[in-house]
Amino acid sequence: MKIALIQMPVVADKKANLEQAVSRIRDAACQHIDMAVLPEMFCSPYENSQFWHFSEPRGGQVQQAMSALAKELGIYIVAGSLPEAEGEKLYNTSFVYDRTGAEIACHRKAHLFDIDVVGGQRFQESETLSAGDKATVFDTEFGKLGLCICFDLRFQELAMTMGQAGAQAIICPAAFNMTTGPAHWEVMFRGRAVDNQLYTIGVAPARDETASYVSYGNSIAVDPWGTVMCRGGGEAETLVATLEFEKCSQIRQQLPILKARQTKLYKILN
Ligand SMILES: O=C(O)CCC(=O)C(=O)O
Repeated sequence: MKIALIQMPVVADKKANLEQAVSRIRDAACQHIDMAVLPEMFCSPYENSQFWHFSEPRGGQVQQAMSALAKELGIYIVAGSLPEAEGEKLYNTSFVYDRTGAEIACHRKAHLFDIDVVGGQRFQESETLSAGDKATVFDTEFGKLGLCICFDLRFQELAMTMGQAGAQAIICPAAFNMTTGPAHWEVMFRGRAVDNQLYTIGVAPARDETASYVSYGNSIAVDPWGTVMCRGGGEAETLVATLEFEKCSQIRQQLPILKARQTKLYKILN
């Protein structure tokens, strides 16, 4: 499966962001990709004060545009994430479209990003967003893929749940920052890949030093052996990686850690 990681700039203009996403996906499609992945909050500044303003309900304009583009180009699109409004609640939601434009998956970020690092990044998503309540795995002709959003990937329990449900890759629209990005981004994508013996794909907005929340960028694809296949910098760019899913079963056979688990030892103490 050939996958494009669209590390795009995100500005405070929904229409401009949508045009940017469409044009970059069109360009990537010239490389005969099967799937394009956009960043977390690709249509909205990553700011609590902006999420309602940039939100849309189920079936909104951005979702319609992504569905139409998937159908036109005959590819899968993981439409990063956007603020999804439902009644009085807002969710950080990722929608997935298949080659016919049908919505085949939708993941609401389940772990809200509430952190306060002394001398570094503070963000409290729970001031505006509500949490999703399920793990998400969807089918493609290549096999099953897992889907989560940014902070969700810090939770090995969720990654393991997706792996156990058959995911051979975890697709993760994300937006780390200049505090946690340099410290944890690569190690996390590599860790989840090695622990679960699957591919991990992280796609982030390009870095904008003038934004109130500065994205680390560094979109990344890691194989099930933990090798970094490609990794961006801070600039806008599109990376393309080819995933060979038989590698997951080969590695699982040769290094059978998933089978060797001693589940009776792993009681979680709340
Ligand atoms: O986990 C992190 O350090 C960053 C998470 C994040 O930026 C997010 O969930 O949006």
